[in-house]
Amino acid sequence: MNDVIVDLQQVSKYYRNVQALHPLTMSVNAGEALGLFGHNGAGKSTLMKLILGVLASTSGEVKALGHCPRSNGAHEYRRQFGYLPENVSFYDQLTGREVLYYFAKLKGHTKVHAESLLEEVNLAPAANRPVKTYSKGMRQRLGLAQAFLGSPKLLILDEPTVGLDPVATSEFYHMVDRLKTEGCAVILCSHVLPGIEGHIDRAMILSKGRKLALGSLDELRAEAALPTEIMVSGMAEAEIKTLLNGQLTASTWLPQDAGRERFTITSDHKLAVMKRLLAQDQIQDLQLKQPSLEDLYHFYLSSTHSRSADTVSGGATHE
Ligand SMILES: Nc1ncnc2c1ncn2[C@@H]1O[C@H](COP(=O)(O)OP(=O)(O)OP(=O)(O)O)[C@@H](O)[C@H]1O
Repeated sequence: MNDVIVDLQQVSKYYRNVQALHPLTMSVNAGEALGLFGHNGAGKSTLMKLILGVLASTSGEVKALGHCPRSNGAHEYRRQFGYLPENVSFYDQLTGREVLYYFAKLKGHTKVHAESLLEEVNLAPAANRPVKTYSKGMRQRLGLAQAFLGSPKLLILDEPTVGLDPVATSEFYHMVDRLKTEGCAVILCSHVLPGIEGHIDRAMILSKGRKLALGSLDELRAEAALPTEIMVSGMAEAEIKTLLNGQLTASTWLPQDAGRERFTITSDHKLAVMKRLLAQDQIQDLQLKQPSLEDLYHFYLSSTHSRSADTVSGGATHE
């Protein structure tokens, strides 16, 4: 599936004299999840609101599901959007069930569908309680249920896992993965990076309204050329150094961990080093730790990188 669901061409946004978004070009395809990351004030919410049609761009063209989200009649296909705002709030006096029925009616969906979502987010037992009695995590789950209404074609989630316990978090990702397989395009904005890696296809990092990076994690790893950590059991440091003589350029030795030797290598040496080590009979265990999303985030947002990117019009992106 390669249908473009979100398409932005040179989109910028000013709030009076504040440039929240510098000209940005990006797209999200059906069945794809894009992780959207950046420090506070980077422009993430602005971008999401532009795609939803809540805000008008200052320049450039925004298309969602093939239409400008602010055009006449946009409300018809906006029914196919699911959105979870950062600070979800509801009519506190209503019960969870009443809230979800209300949103279901607004979007033209049945009560039966709303009931199944209450089950899916594990709110059915509390569905008759007023929302004001809900915990933070329960409110968040209700917010997710309203975002998931009607199997959306575009799902935009701002900090979806805030307040969720580990089980609810993994159930949430399960639902996102399922919607993706049904062709839904997902934009997932989060400050919580661990756990998200396995559920996004690409990541975009924004800083001060500029796109610093956009690509799959493998692409960003290759571009950032961050070192890979190798952990070896069964060989001593000196033996490894002798064996890998010439392949340990720019390697760093790290303190032993539970009897394992640890060192880093550059990604271009990764395969050769692994092959060499695996051919040794005395090797008992060999593990490889690739740069995580967090490592990449820190790399791209490191002052040197973001300062240099600030000088590049539209951000140093490699689409
Ligand atoms: N209504 C507004 N009026 C003026 N400036 C605004 C407005 N909304 C946002 N901004 C500014 O635009 C920039 C981007 O803000 P935005 O809310 O998009 O960032 P964000 O990445 O979502 O931040 P956070 O992670 O804190 O939610 C910031 O400098 C912010 O101060």
